Parts: sequence; C-alpha cells; structure tokens
Amino acid sequence: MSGEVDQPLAGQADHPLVVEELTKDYGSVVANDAVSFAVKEGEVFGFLGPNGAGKSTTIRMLLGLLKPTSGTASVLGADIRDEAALTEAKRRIGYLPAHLGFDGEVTGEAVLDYHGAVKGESRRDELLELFTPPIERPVREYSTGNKRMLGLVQAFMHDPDLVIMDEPTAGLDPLKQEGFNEFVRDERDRGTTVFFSSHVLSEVRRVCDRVGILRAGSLVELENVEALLHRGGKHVRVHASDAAVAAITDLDGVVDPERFAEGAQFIYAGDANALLRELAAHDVRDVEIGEPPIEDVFAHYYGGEEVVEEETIGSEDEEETDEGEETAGDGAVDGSEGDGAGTTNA
Ligand SMILES: Nc1ncnc2c1ncn2[C@@H]1O[C@H](COP(=O)(O)OP(=O)(O)OP(=O)(O)O)[C@@H](O)[C@H]1O
Repeated sequence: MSGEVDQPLAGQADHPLVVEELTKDYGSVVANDAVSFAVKEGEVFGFLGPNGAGKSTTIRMLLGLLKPTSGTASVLGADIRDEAALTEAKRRIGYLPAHLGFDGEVTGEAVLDYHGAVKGESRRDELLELFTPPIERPVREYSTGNKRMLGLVQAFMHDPDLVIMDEPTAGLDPLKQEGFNEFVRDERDRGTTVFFSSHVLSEVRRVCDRVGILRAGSLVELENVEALLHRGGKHVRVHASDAAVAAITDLDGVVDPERFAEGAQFIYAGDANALLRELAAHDVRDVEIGEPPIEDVFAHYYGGEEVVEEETIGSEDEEETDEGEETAGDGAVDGSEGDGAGTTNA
C-alpha cells in the first residue's frame, strides 16, 4: 500500500477532484468508508474495484445525486455540499452514469438537442464521428452499446474540464472500446481531467495514469499504473531441462511456478541479476521475460474475487433502472435514495 493513502490530500486541495474522508452508510452496508484521494488536472484516473465495492456510490456523491453520511469532496473547486456552487461547477463537468435512463420515445438527436441547449454542444459533430449512435432513431431501439455512445457524446460535447464516468465502456464492442481509449488519451493531451470507474483491468492499463482501488468501501491502493505493474514483478516463461527448471524455480522471488512439458512459467519478484545469472548457468532452450498479467497484480487487492480482463459485450445493463436520466448538466435527481440529495440545475 502506498504511503499516499494515509496522507492523500497534502498540497492537493486545488486539484479538480478532491475526495476527503467520504463516507456513505446505507445502514447495514458501509458503501464508502472514509475514502480520500485527489485527481490532478489533466490526469486520467481509474477507479477500480469488484462489483459492489462502492464505486458508483462515490461517483453519485460527487455529482450531488447522493448525500454523504460524512466527509466531503470538491469538484472543480465546488464543495459537493454546496448545492449552488455544485450546480455552477457542473456546467464544466461531463457525466456518464452507469445506467442511462434516456427517454426511450425521443430520438438520440432530440436527447442531444436538449442537453446542447442546457450546457452547450461545441464538440457535438466531432464526437458523433467517433461515437456513432444512430441519432435519427428513438432511443428505445438502441442497443446497450448505442446508448453508451449517445451518453459519451452527451458527456463530452460541451467540452468539459472534468469528466466523470461510471463504467464508460460497458457494452461497447472492442473496436469502439479501442476508439474510446484513444479518445481518452487525446483528451488528456488537451488537458481534460478524466475520472472513471471500471472493473476491466486491461482498459485501465491502456489509458490511466493512476488508479485507486476500492475494496468493500475502502480505498486499498492509490498508485501510478506503471509502478503498480513494476511492483507486480515479471512474468517469466522458460524452456529448459527438468534439472535446470528445478534450480531456476528455487530462486528467491519466484512466485507461483507452474510446470509444463517443456519447462515452467512463474512470476519473478526478486533481483533481476540473480535471475539472469541462474538462467546463464543452464542450457536454456528459450526464455521470455515480460510484464505480469495485470489480473495477477490486481488479484492481491481483489482478494480472490473475480476479476475481468475484457468486458463481455452486452453483458451489462440488464438491470436497467427506472431512475431518472442522470447527466451533469440537466439536473438529475436521485430517484432511488429518498435522501433529498437530488439537484436541479437546468
Ligand atoms: N440504495 C442502497 N441501499 C442499500 N445498499 C446499497 C444501495 N446502493 C448500493 N448499496 C450497496 O452498497 C455497496 C456498494 O454499491 P455500489 O453500487 O456503489 O458498488 P459498485 O462498486 O459501483 O458496484 P458495481 O461495479 O457492481 O456497479 C454494495 O454492497 C451495494 O449493495
């Protein structure tokens, strides 16, 4: 665990997103337990965790859709407890909720017209070339992926400074997912701050600068993606005789060795020189040394819960709720909580 988790906010109070001891207690479940971290300007930050870890709860509090039990956060300088300041800040925030409750009877075009009138749409055409929802059709005819693409256009079309997304690629096909990854990297280059939740590890590795890992409501890691992978050791696959394999896998730092007919593979977290010396001492037929699979790195934090390497297309959104459409600019109301935290800013 990085030391940053203990003192995450020192000197970071002016960051576009600052989360401070944020806690949400649903009674029997503490969905967020004193979560603290800050996201820098122009950073792409991945908020990771298995199902039920509390990611959506944090995100909904950041948008004023859910009231914290204690603690607070600020988005673009606005304290989320200050409704007027938050409403003002949301003009410069893009939001993509996990459940897209667009009115099914209207066309995608009408949805975008509505949002455009409220918050602006300077990038609408450009985004529609990248994400391609069939905007002339009523939303009820949309697939999950098409809805997600409409949501992405909606979230970015007013050229926000901060974008908050809950599982943005759920339901997108691999080509669109890759398009999304590229788009997010370009957004970072333009200086946009991007915060999104995911449980798709490969996506996080491709686009994020830093990750926060949430487990059962607590932030258990806050780390640079490269450093996290580095600390995860190397993946080694070696083809050699049984005797050589036995000596190599006996080295300090060898984790989970797995034998196969021609040799063995393992994670190596020891001294690189010791490994190279041992390899050189034997007649090695072949060796591959590379990054560990990212799921191995994260498995430690997920505590044996299922981790997802690639999202299964169309697996999400079967539990579409009937809560109101949630977007940053239109005054979404949290229909499920009844805690009076809904905001209206249209
Ligand atoms: N309205 C609610 N009332 C009671 N418990 C709730 C409520 N909403 C969420 N929870 C619980 O809070 C915990 C965190 O849920 P949350 O939806 O924030 O997790 P998540 O990380 O976003 O999960 P997923 O990846 O499945 O969307 C879960 O145990 C969930 O069952």
